[in-house]
Amino acid sequence: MLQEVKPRVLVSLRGVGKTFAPGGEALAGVDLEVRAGEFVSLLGPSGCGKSTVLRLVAGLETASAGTISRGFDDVGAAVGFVFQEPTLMPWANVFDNVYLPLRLRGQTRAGAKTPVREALALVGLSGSAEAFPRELSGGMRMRVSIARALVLRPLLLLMDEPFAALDEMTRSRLNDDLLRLQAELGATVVFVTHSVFESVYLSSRIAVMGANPGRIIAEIEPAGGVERDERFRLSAAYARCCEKVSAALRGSGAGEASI
Ligand SMILES: Nc1ncnc2c1ncn2[C@@H]1O[C@H](COP(=O)(O)OP(=O)(O)OP(=O)(O)O)[C@@H](O)[C@H]1O
Repeated sequence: MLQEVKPRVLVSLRGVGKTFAPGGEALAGVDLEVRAGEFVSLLGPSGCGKSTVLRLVAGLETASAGTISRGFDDVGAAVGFVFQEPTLMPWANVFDNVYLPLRLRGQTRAGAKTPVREALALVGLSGSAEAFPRELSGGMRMRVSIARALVLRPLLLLMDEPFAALDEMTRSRLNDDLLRLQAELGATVVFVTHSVFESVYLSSRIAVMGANPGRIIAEIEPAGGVERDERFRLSAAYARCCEKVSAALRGSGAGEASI
């Protein structure tokens, strides 16, 4: 009998807990596995520990309980991190902002030209290398931040509410761009969001989290194999998925305001 060959596991969390202060458990018993090529969203009410999970995966925090194993050795090279704020250096132009991770790894500016240009092309900013952050729109600044995360061609892209501060239209456009990028690069993404709609649109799997203590209460795979486009946003399948995820989220103790 033919056995299904599953993509390799990039990150695995087993029974992970995190305590910041005595008596205050931010996370407890978190089990999560991320395989190559997946787009996994972490969705849940404010304070349930989504960012903490991401920071643990990135090695920016250490777990207080349980184990985290990674399918790679050099976390700095294998993981790209995109924060809610673009966190660009205001005194440096777009090229130099995207060059930063290469500079930190000892790459010369001349040697970095090709990877920086390729990263800018991926996010549609080829013509803006000389611009300064203050000259860019919010959406363009976020694209620069994504290019900076992609310049080392990470195996795993971690994104912490990257589009939350953007207007609805820019957000949808960046959602589509992100899916295109993921397909082009074969990237694996773990994405934190408060938005049911965004998580259903983007994800191959949604880990719905509950609070007090932070934990994963449901994993939902929205409409697999369906093309993500405007038709999907208007489809009954999308509406059904959003309803299912919202119901799971209500079970997490999140009020409607958080959905
Ligand atoms: N460095 C820290 N020191 C102390 N407590 C922390 C620290 N980081 C996070 N926490 C606490 O851990 C809990 C989870 O925080 P976290 O930021 O991971 O939640 P979140 O789900 O990402 O929240 P939000 O959606 O509001 O960004 C919160 O109670 C928070 O106050």
